[in-house]
Amino acid sequence: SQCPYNRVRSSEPVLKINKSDPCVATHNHFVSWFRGIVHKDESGSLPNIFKNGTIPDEKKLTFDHLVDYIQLPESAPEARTGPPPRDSTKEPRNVSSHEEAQRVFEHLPYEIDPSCTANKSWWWYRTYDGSCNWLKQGEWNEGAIGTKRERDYKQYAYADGVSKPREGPNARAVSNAFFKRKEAIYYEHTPFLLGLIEFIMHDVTYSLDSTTEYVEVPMPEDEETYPLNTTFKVWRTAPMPDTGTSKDNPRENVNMATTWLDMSALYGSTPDVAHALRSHKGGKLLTQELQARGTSGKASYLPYNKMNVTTRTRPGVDPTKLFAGGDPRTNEDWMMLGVHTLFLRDHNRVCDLLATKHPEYDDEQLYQTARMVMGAKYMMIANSYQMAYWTDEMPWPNDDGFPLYRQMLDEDPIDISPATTYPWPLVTKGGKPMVVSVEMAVVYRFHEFIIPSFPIKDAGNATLWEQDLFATGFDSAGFVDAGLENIVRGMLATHIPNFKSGVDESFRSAGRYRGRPFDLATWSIVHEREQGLPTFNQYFLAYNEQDPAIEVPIRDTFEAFSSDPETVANLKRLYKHPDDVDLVVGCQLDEENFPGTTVPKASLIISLFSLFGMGNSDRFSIGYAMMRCFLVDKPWDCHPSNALEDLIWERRDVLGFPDFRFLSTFWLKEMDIEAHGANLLWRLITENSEIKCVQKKPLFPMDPESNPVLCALPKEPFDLPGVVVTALAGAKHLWKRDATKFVSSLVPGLGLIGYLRRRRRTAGAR
Ligand code: HEM
Repeated sequence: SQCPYNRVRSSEPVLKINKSDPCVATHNHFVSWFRGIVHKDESGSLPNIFKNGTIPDEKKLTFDHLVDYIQLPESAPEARTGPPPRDSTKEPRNVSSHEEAQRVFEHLPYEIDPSCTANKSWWWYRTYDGSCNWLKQGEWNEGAIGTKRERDYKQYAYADGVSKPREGPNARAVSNAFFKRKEAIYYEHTPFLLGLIEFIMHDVTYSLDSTTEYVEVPMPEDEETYPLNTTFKVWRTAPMPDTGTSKDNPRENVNMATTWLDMSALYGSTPDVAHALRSHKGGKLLTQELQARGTSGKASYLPYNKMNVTTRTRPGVDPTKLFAGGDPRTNEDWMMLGVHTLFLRDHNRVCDLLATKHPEYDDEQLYQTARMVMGAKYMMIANSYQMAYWTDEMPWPNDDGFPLYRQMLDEDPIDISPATTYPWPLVTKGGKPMVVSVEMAVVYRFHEFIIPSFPIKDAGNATLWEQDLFATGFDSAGFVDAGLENIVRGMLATHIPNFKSGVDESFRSAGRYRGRPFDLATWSIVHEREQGLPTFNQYFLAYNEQDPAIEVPIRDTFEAFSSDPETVANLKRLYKHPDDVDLVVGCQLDEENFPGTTVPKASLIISLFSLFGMGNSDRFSIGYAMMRCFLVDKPWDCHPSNALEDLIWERRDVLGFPDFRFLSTFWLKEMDIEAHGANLLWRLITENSEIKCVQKKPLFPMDPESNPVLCALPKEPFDLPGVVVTALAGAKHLWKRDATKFVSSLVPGLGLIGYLRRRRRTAGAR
């Protein structure tokens, strides 16, 4: 089968492979899409790259075929002021990091900050703390850890205009009225989405609790679960130092994660945490190798927190006995831990691939480049997450993740395509990149997805036990005992509630969570008010003033919030005026979906729409990397500006064009570019666990017709000639770089050859 990734259909999610039923052969969607873009480009800039100004309309074209259609100019472009070509026969002259940066960023419409160019690793790779992603002079700290969260429309609704929480009805009474789990629950996705989106949120936003200020919420009279003398103690969010001093300097909130989609939940948002999580060997992250129940061998799990990175815990659980991850909430539940562990394994797998392809890379290069490959894959995964909400009514081409933007913008929305260069003005706000806002960090709490329990399933798909989800909090030993595979199988075999289902009582009336009475919904309402967020009508008035294509009607009456008479009665009982209704409450009650999606309009605008903007504000986005040497440079004069571009724009030997580079088939396949990332989740699971049969779209429950189970076929037999070719390439490089190192590298190399010969002999004797 030509179906990507050597897989076949199975009727059952078990390891029974029916070889006679291969999945449907696919073609390279990226090449088809790109052909269309070239065809449509009236500026001539893309057509001029190809012979006859076009890419032939042949179904089976691959990335490698594209290179054959390139129309080379008559001679190589004149040498630029920057670094000379690497393969140049002349001795490379010493070029400073600053000079090189000036050259590769000369297309940026602003001056770049010298503090980012002093050291090449600060602009060539992602920094740990998220700084220097945005390079503009004086603004290099945008999106970094420890910076203030933006406000979508500069609204500060504090009671005193400075820092006092906005007034509102008792937050638990509001939770009881509007956030209780509904009788009719809407199901759509698998809990894999729950773990994934929770991981994504932890990646981009982390509100630190204040240690001195809190809001007390007494139980309302209609309380049915907690004793009436119970009080919730909600710690306010830590403010940005030196803010909240006057109306001109209102209280701001600090984000203690990098805002970028950079997997900081895996790698850490500070150099200290990041270094503590690294093995410093082969670019890999630290792991512990364990054999979980029902598996055939040892596999990687997150290390226990012996290195003492900041980790949230619950009373009685020693944080050094929990897993160490990039984010303090790493141990919050097993859903997220399942996804986190798969990413951990994938990072280390990518390091192995990189080491084979680039034997010249040292630990630092392997780690930083793998981090960027992972970031690229993860962005495409985040894309497929948002695409999991499109319906058949989505009016725009919907395989590239851009329909939301096309929906929102009036002018020629069809022209909005992933063929853009960095920075893309459409996703900047006030001339700056889009980052997590206070509104997003509160409204994007999709806690309705939480389920009370899920099955732990063995390799034969039998349920070992039903696992209470609440009980999985801060229990790493239990995670290991249950085993990643058995947990992930359970996550793929069941479903979660969708919007409008209410928050499960196990987390809304949680008894004691981390030692205290707790209600996830009350916490959101209090945070909205203590952070001085606008109410629902205030927010959407400001939003509608931007003249968006999709408006959100202002609710002039309580009836306008809901068609349910009981809900309206509750609104009237709790609020004095429709303008007072809290933002999260209005979003929760929204009955109209964003056109072409299954997400309520108000929530989507503040959540998914913003997430898209953030992803595309990121200098290291895969989209910009893919377009670098089509739109900024040309393939015959291609100068990457970061390690990701350097990897995917591979050097090719073209006489007279020493800077000729073209897209690397190997890395584009690794990133699943040919299918716009649609297979990455399936691969994340099958390539990093013993689970080999997974539904094609793991965010949706299995369906024999629309979402069949696909099984990975066993690996190809050992490719000895391939290994020898790669080893020779590596040896040639080492010899060129350092002859002494080359000789010392031969010693383990000879050992390897001896081992292989022994292996062949033993295999022959069997
Ligand atoms: C079992 C699953 C989950 C658990 C146990 C959980 C638990 C929590 C807790 C305890 C908080 C802190 C509340 C506070 O201090 O105000 C929180 C915050 C948050 N949660 Fe969840 N959550 C889960 C799933 C999700 C999902 C699926 C999303 C999806 C979008 C999400 C998004 C958020 C966001 C955005 C915040 C605020 C983060 C911040 O600003 O620091 N959570 N969650």
